[in-house]
Amino acid sequence: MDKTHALPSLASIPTWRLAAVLLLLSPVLFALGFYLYVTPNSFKDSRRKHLPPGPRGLPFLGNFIPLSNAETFRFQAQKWAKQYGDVFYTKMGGADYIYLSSPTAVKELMDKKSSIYSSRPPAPLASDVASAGRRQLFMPYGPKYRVVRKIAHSLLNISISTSYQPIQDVESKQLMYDLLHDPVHFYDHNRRYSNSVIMTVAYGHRMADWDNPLTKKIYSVVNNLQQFSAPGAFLVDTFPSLRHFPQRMFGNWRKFGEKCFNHDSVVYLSLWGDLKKEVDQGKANPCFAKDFYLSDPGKVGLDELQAAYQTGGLVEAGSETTSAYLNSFILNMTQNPHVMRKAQEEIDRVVGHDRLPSWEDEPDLPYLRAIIKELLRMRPPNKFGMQHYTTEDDWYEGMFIPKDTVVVLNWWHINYDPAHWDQPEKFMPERFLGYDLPAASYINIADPNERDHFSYGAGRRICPGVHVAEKSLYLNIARVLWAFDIAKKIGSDGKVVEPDTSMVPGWMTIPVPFECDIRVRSDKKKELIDRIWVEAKKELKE
Ligand code: HEM
Repeated sequence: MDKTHALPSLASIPTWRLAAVLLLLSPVLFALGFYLYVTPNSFKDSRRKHLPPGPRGLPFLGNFIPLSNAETFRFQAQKWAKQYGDVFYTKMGGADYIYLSSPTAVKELMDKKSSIYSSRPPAPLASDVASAGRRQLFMPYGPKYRVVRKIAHSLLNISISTSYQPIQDVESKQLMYDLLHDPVHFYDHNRRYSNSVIMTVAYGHRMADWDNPLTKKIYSVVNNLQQFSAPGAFLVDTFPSLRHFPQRMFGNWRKFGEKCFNHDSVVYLSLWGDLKKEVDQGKANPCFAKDFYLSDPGKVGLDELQAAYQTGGLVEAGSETTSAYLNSFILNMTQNPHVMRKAQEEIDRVVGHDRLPSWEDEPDLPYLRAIIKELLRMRPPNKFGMQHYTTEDDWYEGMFIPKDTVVVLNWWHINYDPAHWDQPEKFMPERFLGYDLPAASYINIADPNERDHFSYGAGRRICPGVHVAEKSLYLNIARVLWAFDIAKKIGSDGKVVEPDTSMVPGWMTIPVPFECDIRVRSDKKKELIDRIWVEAKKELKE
């Protein structure tokens, strides 16, 4: 058959019909052109043929779908690490994502080459609009970041952190009292404790009451953060180039970000403004914000908004993280009574029954220390792994790691690697017996395979609050175990009520509120907790 007669020649198609087809195809052609223009590929850069191995994604979306599901991502990250190895590559939209899934890879890249692995990915919503570029957590690496990092370090380094111990001690005494008299609301008592410690350190004001409107405001800021920072929650942070298109095509992200910023900045600016007034009137308590204000943040190039976010940002970074672990601890005790008994035996032997556990007891409580490490191993603080961002091209074991890659610390694999941890799904503090150093010391350990866990991050972005956090976890967990028995609740029908083990939707691994039974272990301990709190209150002059 003569094929020339089978297909009409282009010239024979009427122009109006061609125009109609082109019009119909134009959005697709435009999207394709745009994608090829913004997306790096191996035609443009042949080194990309040496990217690490990884799963094939969908056109345009890459691996967006599995990577943005907060509730299943961790299983996917574990599966891919097993399939593709220590360093694997995925694509989220047009962006390169490389996952570091072994302690060695993290050490070699995030720690040893921290000068090029310490930025954060662009985030038009989370960083630019909702935080006006002022949140340290999202700030790209550069001169401004180095200034704010130095300030956070000066407030939270090990020797200054030790000076906060009296604050943690008194807040912990209130926590014991609250748990004794109102055990049902343990979840919020833990949140009050965590918030009050950081509020006292940062602004010089304790939060004696969970219903304090200021505490609520700060937690509403944290709630906003939880919503806009989850990968995939808003497409624009996955495909930053979408910021140039009308926002209504992408969930009105800008409007949402502005709403968060208008809310959060008012909270932080009013806290900062009140503090400044107190200092000017000679009424401010000793605290970080007072010293910071007197040092004149403008001298190091920080504006009012940055100063307000610097102080407020510490409160948000330190509040819900700490309380999430205190509540995870309670949850784990309901499920592992044998662990609770073993820890109580240790505490009773070392501390006795006539006084609360103190700071000095810590070196003699290895099983308790192991419980804290196991809590952090099992629940790293977010559901996706920690994102850093490269500022230069690099090579690792023959694999190309381009500049502008999101490099993820895959703690869901490292902390759960069955080659390293026996039965990783089980809560087994015993695995950490012999790990005698605090978490902060393991961060810098020479052999990365000897590190306890990776839940405080890595490299230059490592959590600056690690000393404060570890002290809070130690003191409260020791005291709760000394004072109380924790068990599953028995319902009015006599049946056991299984606690809800799921996590709050969003970015972080916060347990949802759950029910349990918390009872004081003896009348003697009850009297002691009451007496100690009365004495502490006298000192606080409340
Ligand atoms: C158990 C509680 C805590 C955990 C598990 C935790 C964990 C983390 C992690 C994983 C990071 C990111 C590290 C990285 O990018 O590699 C981080 C950053 C940060 N944390 Fe913590 N944190 C906790 C408590 C605190 C506390 C109590 C404070 C302050 C008082 C704090 C302040 C910060 C700040 C300011 C950052 C931002 C660091 C930066 O990007 O430069 N954290 N934290």
